[in-house]
Amino acid sequence: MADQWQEAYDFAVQVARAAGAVIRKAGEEEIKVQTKSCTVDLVTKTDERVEKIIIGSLKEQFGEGTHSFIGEESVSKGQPCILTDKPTWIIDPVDGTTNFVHGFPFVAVSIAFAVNKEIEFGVVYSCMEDKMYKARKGQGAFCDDEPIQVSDVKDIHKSIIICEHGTDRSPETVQKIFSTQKKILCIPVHGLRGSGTAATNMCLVACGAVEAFFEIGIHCWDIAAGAVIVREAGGLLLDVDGGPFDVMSRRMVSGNNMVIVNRIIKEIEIFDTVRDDAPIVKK
Ligand SMILES: O=P([O-])([O-])O[C@@H]1[C@@H](O)[C@H](O)[C@@H](O)[C@H](O)[C@@H]1O
Ligand SMILES: [Mg+2]
Repeated sequence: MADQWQEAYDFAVQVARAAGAVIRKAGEEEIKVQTKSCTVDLVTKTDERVEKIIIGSLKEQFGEGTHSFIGEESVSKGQPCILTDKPTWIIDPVDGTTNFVHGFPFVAVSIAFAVNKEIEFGVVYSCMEDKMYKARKGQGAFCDDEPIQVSDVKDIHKSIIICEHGTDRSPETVQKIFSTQKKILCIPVHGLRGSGTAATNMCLVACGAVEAFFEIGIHCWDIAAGAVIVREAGGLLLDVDGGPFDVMSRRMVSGNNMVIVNRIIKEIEIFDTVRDDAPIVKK
């Protein structure tokens, strides 16, 4: 049977690379910053413009109405965030917006494609580094067309773990984040790191640069592409409570093997988040 998603996979790589070029160019000009859910949840005209370019290119290529779209900036403007069985693009046009605003050189375009709620392929273009990560279910994971695979480290004491602080600055949440980080650091591990973009963090797991990345508070568009890249690089994903990974749950642990992932899960202090697909409560 003809491979029906190869063309979409190849096209997604082209679109991600073109979107990255727009981001790099915009980064050379003055960036007007706005905020979304709170004062540290930043958004720029570039986020919105790049999402329009990506979705417009995909609609032009595959036709209006045939596919569904979940885009970070469309959802923040009220579009539904429901993953159905329909072929669905899950898009973060600028992952690492705060980095982009500050000129901190880790900014990624993240494009995932799901069918029947299964992520078929994912593309993460780290545009300041000019690194193209991609993976298709059953076909391996790549960085700039070179195969990548997770680290073979099994000893937590010889690991680097990525954790992020997110945008929730409530004292009780920050306390849980820091308490978790303190427990992990004092295992001890070799180090804690964070690039500021979940998509890039997952690619760092996939290429073996770190052993695990976990976060509570991310969104489906941050992690959908990285999830298939980690899995195809030989890694795994779980919920932060050890249950099955759920791309809409706003929490996950990604890692190189079950030993490391389970050790990290033991230390995570969980705090509540609202699912991406939760019904929108009218204010
Ligand atoms: O908002 P954005 O730059 O697309 O996505 C970012 C995530 O990739 C990161 O993991 C998280 O810690 C940040 O708070 C932010 O949500
Ligand atoms: Mg993001």
